[in-house]
Amino acid sequence: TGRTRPERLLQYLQKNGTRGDANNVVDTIDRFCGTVEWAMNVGGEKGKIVDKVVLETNPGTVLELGTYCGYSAVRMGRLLAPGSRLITLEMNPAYAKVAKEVIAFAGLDKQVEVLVGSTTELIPQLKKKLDIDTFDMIFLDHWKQSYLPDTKLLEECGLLRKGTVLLADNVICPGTPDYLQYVRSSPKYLSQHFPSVLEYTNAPDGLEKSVYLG
Ligand SMILES: O=C(NC/C=C/[C@H]1OC[C@H](O)[C@@H]1O)c1cc([N+](=O)[O-])cc(O)c1O
Ligand SMILES: [Mg+2]
Repeated sequence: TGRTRPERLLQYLQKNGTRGDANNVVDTIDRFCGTVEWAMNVGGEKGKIVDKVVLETNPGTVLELGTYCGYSAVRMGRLLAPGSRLITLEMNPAYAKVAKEVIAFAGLDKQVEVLVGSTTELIPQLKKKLDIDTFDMIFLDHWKQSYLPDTKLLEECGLLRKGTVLLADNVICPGTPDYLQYVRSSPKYLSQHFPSVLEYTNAPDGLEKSVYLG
């Protein structure tokens, strides 16, 4: 009966999920998207690669661009060490509202903070707003044509440090050709591709991990 897909996803979670159990929230959303209704979460297969990168990086500060329903914020937030923070930016207020409820349902509202607004407007405000100097990890999953300009904006705002890990979703499908070309050719990055599949399908997709060299 939810009017929008995010609302239907949240209702399914509230009905079928286990409050306070972040692993169960991830699995319940994946079951909804695999059996009821497709949604643009990073999903289970690519999600396992995200898990591996988060565990290897062990980031104290994470910035996510494009929250949607909060699936990847929960997926990453559940793996962070106590005291770590994940900030996620979402320009669509209706999505942000659902995401905040999904994150609270998972019991991660202390570690994860959702900011509503455009990345262009919010990124230059983060240092002031959050008392954060630089991010240890960035997860890019918003408008595909925004990956490159927002990466340059992050550089310009001094939010990256030597070793910051940028992990980008959908570099194959829908595709982010200009971003890929940049991180793979720029001397400022060391890039690695992780082939996978588009969430809940067997269409080719992949993640790109790019380490900022300063
Ligand atoms: O457009 C995609 N993501 C863009 C998300 C945009 C979000 O950020 C801004 C907007 O408010 C929305 O919440 C996307 C699209 C597909 N797809 O298969 O079409 C698959 C994915 O994993 C995706 O992240
Ligand atoms: Mg995506």
